[in-house]
Amino acid sequence: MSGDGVIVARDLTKRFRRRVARPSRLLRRLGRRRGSDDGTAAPSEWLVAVDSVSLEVRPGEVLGLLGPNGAGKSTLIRMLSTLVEPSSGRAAICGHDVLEAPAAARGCLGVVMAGERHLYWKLTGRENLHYFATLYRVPARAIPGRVEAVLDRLGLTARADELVERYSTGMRQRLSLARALLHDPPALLLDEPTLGLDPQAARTLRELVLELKAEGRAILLTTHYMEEADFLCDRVAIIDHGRIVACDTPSALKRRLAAHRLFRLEVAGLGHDLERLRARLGDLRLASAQEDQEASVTRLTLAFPDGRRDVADILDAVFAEGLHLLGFSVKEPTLEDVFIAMTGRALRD
Ligand SMILES: Nc1ncnc2c1ncn2[C@@H]1O[C@H](COP(=O)(O)OP(=O)(O)OP(=O)(O)O)[C@@H](O)[C@H]1O
Repeated sequence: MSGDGVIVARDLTKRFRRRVARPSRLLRRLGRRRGSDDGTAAPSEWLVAVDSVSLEVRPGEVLGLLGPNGAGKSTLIRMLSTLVEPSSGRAAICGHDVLEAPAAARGCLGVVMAGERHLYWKLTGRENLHYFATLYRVPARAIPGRVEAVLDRLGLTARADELVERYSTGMRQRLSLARALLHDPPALLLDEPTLGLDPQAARTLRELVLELKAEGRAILLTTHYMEEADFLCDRVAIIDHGRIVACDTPSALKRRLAAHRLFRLEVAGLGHDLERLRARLGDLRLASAQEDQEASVTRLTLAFPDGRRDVADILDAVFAEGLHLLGFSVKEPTLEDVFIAMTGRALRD
């Protein structure tokens, strides 16, 4: 496969055969009588979990897969990490085809899967890492040094001799990442890396992902946290029903929705003549007006239909009406807005 991607997928597709509920005995008997079913075959249908996905992650790049539950993110990660065989299409890690050279592909790859952390809870953190380093064929002489280096990097040295069952969720997640880094891979696949972590642990992990990116690793991560995608990712691929519906930088995705910018104004006093203000604003849409009796202020929300009008247009209209401006803010569209516009539904539906 061509291109300078460390992680590459071309038209990658995965179909699962899914059992459907068996019809009742009565329906089966009716079917037999009509000759349409011999009553023995277990009914099934195909579910396309990943549908012709093509992507490329370059060195030093973080690509985020953003999508709701069941969108196909984990299946895609599993195919790239050689755990699930694709139904069609190709994928390669550092040029090694996942079907033709799975061991070489795995050798270039560190993987952290969601939920299942693949750690031994009855072993200590250090013992886990020694075990996995052997499994990943790190040369025996290099193992102690590599284990100490990743423990140190992930801030686990002080607790390295405690059983993993006593670790917090955040520590287990860090140990999973330490394990993924043992063989110093140029590519990382991180499935929901901050799922279930408290805000502090999530922040530490995100900073670490940025460090790994700065070292030139190619990182593909899945998330359904918009803020995480925005903060971490150079590009975001929005995935829905197994298909990538948009892939671009977070800011370019948001620029597509410039018309979703909202302007919030706070003006002194109550009972303004909103119809006059509306007329003066012209094609600026007065989306809402709320009066706060207690504070004696009116809060106005405005939207630009074309997304291009200047902030000065609003201020001119406000001052021309003789309104006393107390506050002003702009709400840019979020990735959530982009997701809704692309898929017609909210991410957390
Ligand atoms: N082994 C399997 N057999 C049958 N169907 C499967 C299998 N694995 C996944 N699926 C189905 O494929 C679809 C995509 O699932 P997948 O786990 O990849 O989605 P996801 O985006 O990772 O969602 P989540 O965030 O909930 O993990 C779902 O409808 C799921 O039920």
